[in-house]
Amino acid sequence: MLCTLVILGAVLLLLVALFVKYMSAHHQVFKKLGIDHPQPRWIVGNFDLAMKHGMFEVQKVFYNKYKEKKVYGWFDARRPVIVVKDLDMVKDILIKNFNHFVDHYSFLDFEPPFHDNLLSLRGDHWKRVRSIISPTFSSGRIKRMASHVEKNAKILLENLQHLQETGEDVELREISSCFTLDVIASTGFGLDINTLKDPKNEFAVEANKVMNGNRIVFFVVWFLPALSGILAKLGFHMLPKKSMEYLAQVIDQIIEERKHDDKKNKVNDFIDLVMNAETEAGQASGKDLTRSEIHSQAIIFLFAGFDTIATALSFTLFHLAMHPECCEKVQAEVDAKCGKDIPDYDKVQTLTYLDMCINESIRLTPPGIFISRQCVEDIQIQGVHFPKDMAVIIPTYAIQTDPEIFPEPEKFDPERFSPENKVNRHPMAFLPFGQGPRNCIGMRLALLELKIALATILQNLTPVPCSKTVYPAKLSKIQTRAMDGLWVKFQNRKIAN
Ligand code: HEM
Repeated sequence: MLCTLVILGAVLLLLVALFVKYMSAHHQVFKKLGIDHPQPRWIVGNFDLAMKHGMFEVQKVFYNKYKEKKVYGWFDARRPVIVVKDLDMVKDILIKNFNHFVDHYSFLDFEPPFHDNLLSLRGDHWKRVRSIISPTFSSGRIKRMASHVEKNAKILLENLQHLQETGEDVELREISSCFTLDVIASTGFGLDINTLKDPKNEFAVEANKVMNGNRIVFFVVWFLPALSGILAKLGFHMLPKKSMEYLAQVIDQIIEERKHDDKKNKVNDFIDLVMNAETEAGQASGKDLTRSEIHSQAIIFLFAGFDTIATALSFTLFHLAMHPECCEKVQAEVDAKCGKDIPDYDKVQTLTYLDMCINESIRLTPPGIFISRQCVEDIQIQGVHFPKDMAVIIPTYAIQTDPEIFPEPEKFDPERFSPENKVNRHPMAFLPFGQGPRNCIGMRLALLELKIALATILQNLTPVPCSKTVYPAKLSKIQTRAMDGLWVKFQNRKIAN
């Protein structure tokens, strides 16, 4: 018995030692590369620091600690990452030497129907899908999608007008999320839903389940990606299987209905636009999308376009509520350019001050707080060696709040984005949508959504602080959210004037 216990104990010790060795296997890599870095812990790498400071603050802490350095090292659990601070080097990575950094850094391999999503595709597969999808996001196509956005902005306004009439305080994040989901359902899945009035509609429920995912499985897989296959076989998925299947089914159903519908190609949503890219001949030649690729892109638009736009919309409205002088300026511009007409695609292109306010908001709280790349081939840039497979991170938030680039960085000052101020800055100093061939494909659609929603609201209502307002907003440690919410109330402009 004692002997068995001793053997079991020894095996256990050996397993623990092997695990610790595995988790610390790369700890010497930055020493070899001559790159400074915070000391990693045995198993968690630098995760403890991220937890201690929060995901926003931790970027600033080490960006400032290594102030004089072009790069510093970081351990994302066991994975070493080079954090690039120098803006010329950022340009080299995102644009000049893009072919060496073509992939996003990703530790996750998703299962179908999300397997082929643009954000995580690699190398030639990414190039092929991106080149097929890109025309879908051209100005002309986006213009055709604008009617969906206008319709949902009107619904958002009606809901806010109702809340104004009843005198209720409004949490901007929640209401922005509903609007964003309605736009995605409409532009991405061909569905008309009104999540504010009917939060329990099937699409909203399943989409929310997908977006929340299974956080425990996500955390385990982030920590040890090697476990993802085993967990999936045991029935533990990062993204709930049934909800994913529901989304794929919705897409299939719409595609099949439209194939037999005379009105096909007139809805001007994403499915309409990619349906033409699904011919058998096209697939054989590699020029068209497979059905699995269509599923994955529709679902990535849900992921990529939901949280990001909800963040940008809610924070911009919040800042305008806290800065009445800026809000009045936007309203004067909207009145001058749109009058009482619906702020449509063409009109919102002329709203330059609104554009400056949106930029200033996503500078302060970028919906994507960093940009990632993976080095696909060894390269030396400005004296720093980037080995093949090395993950690279560009700390957007820290760069955009660096006082040497943006003086008094915590101040909301849209004038930073006036044409004359913009030209004096480094082109890589403001990266909310990334840069280069792998930048955000949805940028034009995102800005259109934001401008139409904001102009429609501000044409009729004025956001002002309320008793629940906490300003400045304190950011959550783990997500792009305000810890106490973004509370305001709305005043009717017609009455106020
Ligand atoms: C305010 C809103 C948004 C922000 C701030 C944002 C930001 C970003 C950023 C920072 C990236 C990475 C860029 C890079 O690596 O250089 C990205 C990629 C991406 N975004 Fe957005 N995004 C927004 C809205 C959207 C929308 C509405 C869609 C789609 C409908 C979208 C689809 C994508 C996709 C598919 C990628 C991956 C592109 C690729 O890997 O080729 N995004 N976005």
